[in-house]
Amino acid sequence: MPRATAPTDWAACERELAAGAAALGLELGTGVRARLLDYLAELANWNATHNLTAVREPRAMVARHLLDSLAVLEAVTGPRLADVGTGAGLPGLVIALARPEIAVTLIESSAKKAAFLRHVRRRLQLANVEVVRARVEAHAPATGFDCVICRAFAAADDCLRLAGHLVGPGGRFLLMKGRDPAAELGALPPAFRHRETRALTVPGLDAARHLVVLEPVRA
Ligand SMILES: C[S@@+](CC[C@H](N)C(=O)[O-])C[C@H]1O[C@@H](n2cnc3c(N)ncnc32)[C@H](O)[C@@H]1O
Repeated sequence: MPRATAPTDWAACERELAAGAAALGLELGTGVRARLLDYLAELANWNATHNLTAVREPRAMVARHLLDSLAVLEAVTGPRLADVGTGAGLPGLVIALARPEIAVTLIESSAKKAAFLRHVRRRLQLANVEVVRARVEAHAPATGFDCVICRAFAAADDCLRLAGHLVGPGGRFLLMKGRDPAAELGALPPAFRHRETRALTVPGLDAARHLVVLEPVRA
């Protein structure tokens, strides 16, 4: 039996999302915020039976999922983004909702999670989202991406080993991390170099967050 959860205070979610987005310096219209909360509602519904994310309450998802994903927006360069090991769509679906001008490819190996992503794409009519159910190392698109991102996917060297081939000319690889991952960066493959690590503050989240920017080394 799915665990019963308390009724969601959606007005409080909306207030926290609006205040958090403002604290991040983002202008998100009421329509975009409503769609982000629609996504959370779908995630919470599916989570009751399909166990897509450990965070179960929509109120907690506002900071842990929405604001955490929105905190990296400034570093996302378009027009084409790939989110590797996206799970329930994090951060890629959130970015696609906030920035409809960016074409977002969500790459996920789990059939259950890919089914959820396709459901959300249909339900929210997300014309800028493509769902690819594949192991990323076996996915070879004809064109590289301007930006490849992953959150909670793998250690830095494994991310690059599995997904580095997705970065197109002039593109970048973004790693969303908790604590400063300096130790991980010593073992990067030679085809990439570390450009910078930004410390991020996520409103409503009392935890360290870092964004690592990596670039291909030109031959
Ligand atoms: C820990 S979850 C993180 C999900 C999401 N990025 C987040 O932050 O909530 C890692 C995800 O990567 C997917 N995954 C693992 N190996 C993969 C691979 N080789 N190719 C594509 N997806 C993979 C898993 O199915 C899982 O959904």
